[in-house]
Amino acid sequence: MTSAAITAEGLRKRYGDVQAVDGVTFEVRSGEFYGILGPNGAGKTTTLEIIEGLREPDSGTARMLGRPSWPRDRRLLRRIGVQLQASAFFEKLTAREQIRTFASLYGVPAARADAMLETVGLAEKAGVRDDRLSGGQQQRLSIACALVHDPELVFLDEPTTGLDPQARRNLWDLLRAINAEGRTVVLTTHYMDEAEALCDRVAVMDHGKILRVGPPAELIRELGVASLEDVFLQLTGREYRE
Ligand SMILES: Nc1ncnc2c1ncn2[C@@H]1O[C@H](COP(=O)(O)OP(=O)(O)OP(=O)(O)O)[C@@H](O)[C@H]1O
Repeated sequence: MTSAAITAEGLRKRYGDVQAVDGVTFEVRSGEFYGILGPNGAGKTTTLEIIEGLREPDSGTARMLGRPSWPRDRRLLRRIGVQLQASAFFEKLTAREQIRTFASLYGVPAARADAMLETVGLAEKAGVRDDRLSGGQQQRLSIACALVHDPELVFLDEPTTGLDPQARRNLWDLLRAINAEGRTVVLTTHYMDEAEALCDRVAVMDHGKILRVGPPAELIRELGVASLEDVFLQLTGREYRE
């Protein structure tokens, strides 16, 4: 039996009048590549923040790697990687300084940080300041920073938004490699082709609820449509576009 990397049961979170998360239950298996899809405001980020232990739910429980997400558990932090947006970088550091700073927070040797830069194809840019890297290079740096302490479970929030097609493909290869090493990957994305190409299973969310979960090919077959884009349209009644 495969163990669960994440379990979420009956999660609810309200901000004022907005019921952002409205009874979310799902499980991510260990080693799985799992996608959370939904239009803007569907509740994806709030759900992930609850699971990551960054936000307390109003009700329900979340567990990562067999331990409760809340209250925040320092032992879990070492075992998970959360990709931060490039805007969360320390200011005016080179790529190498940036990742070495993250590494030192975890007591990881600088050599391992440099090796991570190599893994994401940024060795040549090690001496370049982060604000002078291209969008794709910044995304790869943020993923490298999330992986530097060798986490078992990795959260990526729209990792390829704003990248050109070639940079997206390169990043897909990197994400596949991360998963092939045995890491569990949880991804939110605005691109249906990306979810179809990468995810073992996807959960489609809207209005704070999960509407459907399954492997992309199975959802496409079940609903009798041509693509995941059509699945999304049929379930949410909306185009998956900003
Ligand atoms: N800190 C907050 N305070 C008040 N309302 C919030 C807060 N965070 C999110 N919301 C609201 O909760 C709802 C769900 O937001 P959330 O960011 O979880 O959705 P999302 O699916 O991640 O959207 P996106 O794709 O745009 O990132 C939205 O209506 C949003 O405006």
